[in-house]
Amino acid sequence: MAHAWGYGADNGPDKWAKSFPVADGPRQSPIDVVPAQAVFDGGLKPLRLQYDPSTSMDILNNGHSFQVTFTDDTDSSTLKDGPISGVYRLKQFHFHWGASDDRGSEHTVNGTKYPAELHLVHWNTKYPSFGDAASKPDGLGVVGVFLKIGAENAQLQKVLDAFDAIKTKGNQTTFTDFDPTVLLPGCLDYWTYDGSLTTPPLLESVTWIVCKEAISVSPAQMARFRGLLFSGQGEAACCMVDNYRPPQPLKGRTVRASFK
Ligand SMILES: NS(=O)(=O)c1c2ccccc2cc2ccccc12
Ligand SMILES: [Zn+2]
Repeated sequence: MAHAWGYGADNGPDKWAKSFPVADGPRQSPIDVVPAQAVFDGGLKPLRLQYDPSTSMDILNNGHSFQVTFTDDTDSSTLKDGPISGVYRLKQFHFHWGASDDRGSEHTVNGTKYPAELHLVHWNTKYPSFGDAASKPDGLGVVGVFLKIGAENAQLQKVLDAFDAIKTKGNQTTFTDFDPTVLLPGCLDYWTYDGSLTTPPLLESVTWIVCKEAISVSPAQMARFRGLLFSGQGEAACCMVDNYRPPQPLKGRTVRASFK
């Protein structure tokens, strides 16, 4: 697979190990979180997420998901405390979702899948750049938030309203003055473990921070996610759905909880 990885039968998660052997590594993500087996750690600090809306730049369909990208040349939008030390800068956020409401999240809880999952990607400023950090065991911090079916999420709608401009792979448009704090749940209790990117190159450089509380999304909003395309303009339309990697073996890792 010459880096043409995807989520289809021929290039999906069970094929990735051929081009990316780390797919079978010791700290792969996502995982199934089993709350009863998580270890409460009173030393874990509350998450400190401080985002400046003026750092949001654009929204892009990258052919695997869509992402909102932030300027990361200063410490304006950061993740501090929680399970990490130092300052991590926000780089982008993106989502994973399913073709139907019974699946779509990457992490699961007691085997339960959510219809979608938000990932806020941050990089450790002890390293000179995102690209450098991505290859270090403590280089990245990703905050995961589950989406559950319920009331319309007015804050999420601001993101969905940009979809007409990014329907196909490679399309991008400006997306300014957006504060991702509005996408966070009210309670920031979390589970944390050492893991990886959930897409190739599957680098084992992510401290995962998975929020216990989900945010809401309406069925109509989920339909908007499913209106995006994996395919580019002029190509046979392929709906962007089921862009999630299933849970991977824990391989002896401990999942810690910030709450009892
Ligand atoms: N699903 S993911 O958060 O692992 C992820 C990234 C994680 C860390 C750094 C960069 C990432 C880029 C991604 C691009 C598309 C989908 C997931 C991505
Ligand atoms: Zn992700």
